[in-house]
Amino acid sequence: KTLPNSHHILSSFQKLPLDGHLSLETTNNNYKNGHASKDFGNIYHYPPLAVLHPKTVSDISMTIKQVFEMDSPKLKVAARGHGHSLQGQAQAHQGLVVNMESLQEMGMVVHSGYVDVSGGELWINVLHETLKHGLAPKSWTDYLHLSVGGTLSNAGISGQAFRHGPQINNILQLQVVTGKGDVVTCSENQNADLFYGVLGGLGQFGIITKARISLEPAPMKVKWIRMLYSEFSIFARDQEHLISLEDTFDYIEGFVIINRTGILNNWRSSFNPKDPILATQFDSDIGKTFYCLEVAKYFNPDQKEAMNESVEQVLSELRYIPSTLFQSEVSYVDFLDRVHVSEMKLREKGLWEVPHPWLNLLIPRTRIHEFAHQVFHKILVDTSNGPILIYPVNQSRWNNKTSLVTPEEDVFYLVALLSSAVPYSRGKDSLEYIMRQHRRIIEFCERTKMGVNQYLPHYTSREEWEEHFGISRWEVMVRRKSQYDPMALLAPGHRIFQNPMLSSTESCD
Ligand SMILES: Cc1cc2nc3c(=O)[nH]c(=O)nc-3n(C[C@H](O)[C@H](O)[C@H](O)COP(=O)(O)OP(=O)(O)OC[C@H]3O[C@@H](n4cnc5c(N)ncnc54)[C@H](O)[C@@H]3O)c2cc1C
Ligand SMILES: Cc1ccn(-c2ncnc3[nH]cnc23)c1
Repeated sequence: KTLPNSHHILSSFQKLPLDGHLSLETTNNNYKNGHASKDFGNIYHYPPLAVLHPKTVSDISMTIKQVFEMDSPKLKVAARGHGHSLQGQAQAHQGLVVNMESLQEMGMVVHSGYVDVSGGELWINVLHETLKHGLAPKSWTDYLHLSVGGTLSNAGISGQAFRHGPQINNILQLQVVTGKGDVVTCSENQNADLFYGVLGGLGQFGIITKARISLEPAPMKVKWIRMLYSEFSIFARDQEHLISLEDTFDYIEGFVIINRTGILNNWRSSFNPKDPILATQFDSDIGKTFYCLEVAKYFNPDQKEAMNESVEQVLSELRYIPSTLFQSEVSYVDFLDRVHVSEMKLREKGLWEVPHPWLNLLIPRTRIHEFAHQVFHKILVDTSNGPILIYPVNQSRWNNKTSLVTPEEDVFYLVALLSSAVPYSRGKDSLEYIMRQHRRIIEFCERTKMGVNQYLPHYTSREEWEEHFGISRWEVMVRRKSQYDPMALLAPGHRIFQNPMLSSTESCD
């Protein structure tokens, strides 16, 4: 059911001298528009009234100015990058979705130390374009088919973050269209308050139309190593030791394997085992929990010998189960695009376009052992519905001026429960069962006052959002919202600010 007088609302847009175009969301959604009421989470589906396909930044600015000056009802506006949100964060129910992938006016311009890209550009395209110049961004996400604006609205965290911080720490400048339709260039030295607000700002203060991303020389090859631990305390000690070293690996992550039958068979197929005989000793350990340390070392062919020596040296200090050390050498692109391989396999089995109830938590170092014991040994019974990542990062590499909320401690862990639900199933793979387990984990963290923050946060009430940000950060969020998006038009899918902060008559500056 569309809004009353929706055609009247839309006709005012059709008069705008747009370079791009506006497509009306009709009741019989065609694929393109239906796209805008779906996301990767496949849990929330809010159809918009219309989708803007901007060709230029001025298309976005003109359209937001038109909405800003409208009498009620105010249309909400959601920028949509690649739509890989989990709980409807890029949707706008009966509002306007801005399809950022249409914004191609500027292309990509690679300089010696940075690249300028559109906010709607995908990281996989940034990688291929910068590699032509022997360069690449320093900080990634595990999966590259995500948009620059989408990951910068969250943080962009992966195994390079212990050294370089998240993606939001590697941005030199942004161009943003605010909730008033103003086009603003910002950086740490120019409109810094907007710059830091937008980074990790969940799309609340403006639409990122351009980003200047810091680059480093790109390696050609990656030595990709995995090893198993059966004791969490030894696993965590080694991970924290590695992130404390200056010269160590270039990527440090980890994941939990609970009660996976035939763990070594999968294990063996993906890596050529160093010692196949001993590797079989674990088949009898079905029902145990293993912790996999996953590291990678970048190198170029002429550095291979020195790289191997340095890797052997660092590995000799670690206390993994010797026979489970597996390593392989791949190209830099194949390493960075590794999750795309899982995507292709899951798509073949019809298991990609399924509900994804994900839970991502940032946990203080001093509480991680208590968390691991309760969650990996009591609440969760297996990891059959998706990977569980766990790895520590150094707070010192994270700029605390951004909108991202992190635990107070100098080292904190990302734990990512990346579950896929099997549609129409009733058992352990069902959406209900998985969400119940995630609620039990959240309740455990709250009950024990663990100081945990959600990453890619999802809340449904203002009180929960105030709790998430904490008093001082919440005051900054409210001030920024009233300054940059006073009619609360932007990114309604997060449900942080449900109604206008100021009446339309009050001054916004
Ligand atoms: C398979 C998979 C793997 C992932 N791996 C990681 C990972 O390793 N590390 C990590 O940190 N995250 C990871 N994520 C989460 C990912 O960072 C977020 O889901 C991100 O929002 C996806 O980007 P997107 O372009 O699809 O965003 P969308 O879903 O399109 O948008 C996300 C939010 O940002 C807003 N937004 C989008 N574009 C803009 C813009 N240009 N300006 C302002 N606001 C905008 C939207 O309104 C929405 O609120 C993963 C997600 C998936 C599906
Ligand atoms: C839905 C899915 C399938 C594989 N994955 C992932 N695998 C490994 N690391 C990841 N990081 C984020 N998603 C990941 C996510």
